[in-house]
Amino acid sequence: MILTLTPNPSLDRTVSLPGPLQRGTVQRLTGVVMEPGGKGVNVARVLSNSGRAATAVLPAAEHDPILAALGALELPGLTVHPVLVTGAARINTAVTEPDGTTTKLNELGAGLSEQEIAAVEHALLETLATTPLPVGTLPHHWAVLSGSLPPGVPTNWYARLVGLLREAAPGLRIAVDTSDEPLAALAAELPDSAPDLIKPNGEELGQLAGLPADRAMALEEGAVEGNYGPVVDAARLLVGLGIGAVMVTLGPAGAVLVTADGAWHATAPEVPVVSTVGAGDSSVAGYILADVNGGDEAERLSTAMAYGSAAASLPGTTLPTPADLPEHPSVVTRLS
Ligand SMILES: O=P(O)(O)OC[C@@]1(O)O[C@H](CO)[C@@H](O)[C@@H]1O
Repeated sequence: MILTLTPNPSLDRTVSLPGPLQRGTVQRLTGVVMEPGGKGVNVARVLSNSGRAATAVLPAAEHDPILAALGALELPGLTVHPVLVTGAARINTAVTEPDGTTTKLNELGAGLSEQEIAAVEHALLETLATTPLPVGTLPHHWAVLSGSLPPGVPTNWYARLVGLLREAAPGLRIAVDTSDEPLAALAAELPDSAPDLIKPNGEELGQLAGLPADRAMALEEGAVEGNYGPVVDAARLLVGLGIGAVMVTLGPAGAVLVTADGAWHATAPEVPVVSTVGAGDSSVAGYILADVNGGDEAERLSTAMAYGSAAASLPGTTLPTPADLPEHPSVVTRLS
């Protein structure tokens, strides 16, 4: 079973420009696409695109347009488990330029009340309770907690959920993909809050590892020049605090995966970049797909890169199917 939670889902409106964005002018759009999104929703969509059953838990209002949009996708493997709340999903806007530059303008989202937060927690645990999880056997079961937290939700909610999920389902693998305060709050409660997978970028990794801002920024710059040592050291600190796998996305420099068993680098497959929206979510889905198929670290990393690059080559929040994967996969090298 693969379960995703998206506390702050969105309808993603992607508008395409004929040329570079010119601030302060009127520009005519060449295209507008609207798709159901939010990070956990995207992960579940990629998994079901690839033939894996996935359940997406998300708060949604009565007659919420996101539910109709998800239904219209007609994905056979996707089960949507909405938790009834007052506020409808936000609308997030992405502006894409012909060179692939993507600017995201994300709303804060409708707030959740204490009762609504409790209802989402209940839905998550109930979904788990209705699926028995064999421990230590393939395929692995995953819960993916993804995206920002809407107003009203305590910043340490993901940390709390990791604890609740571990208690409810020993053996379940947990991925947390978030940023800013919720990510810092997760780090503050390690090792109790330790997930099996996180996917920071270079700067986030530096912040998590407690590096000063200039050294955190320098991690990604160093990686572009082929210097992965500082990235591996910072990720190792987090693995030492109980996180199973740290997959660091480094843009054009590819990605580094660090686990207790070693460190690997994967190059970024060469694809024409159209819209990077959903690329990170697709890489999380790729990692999980390889994991449930019994893949080792190198396969998990290269599958993550393949799905992430495929997403970047597609418009808006269009998410990849196996047919969209790049012809030439990443080159994976063991670093240590
Ligand atoms: O505001 P958040 O929750 O951090 O991110 C939301 C979002 O930008 O993430 C997805 C792409 O990763 C989009 O579908 C969605 O609009």
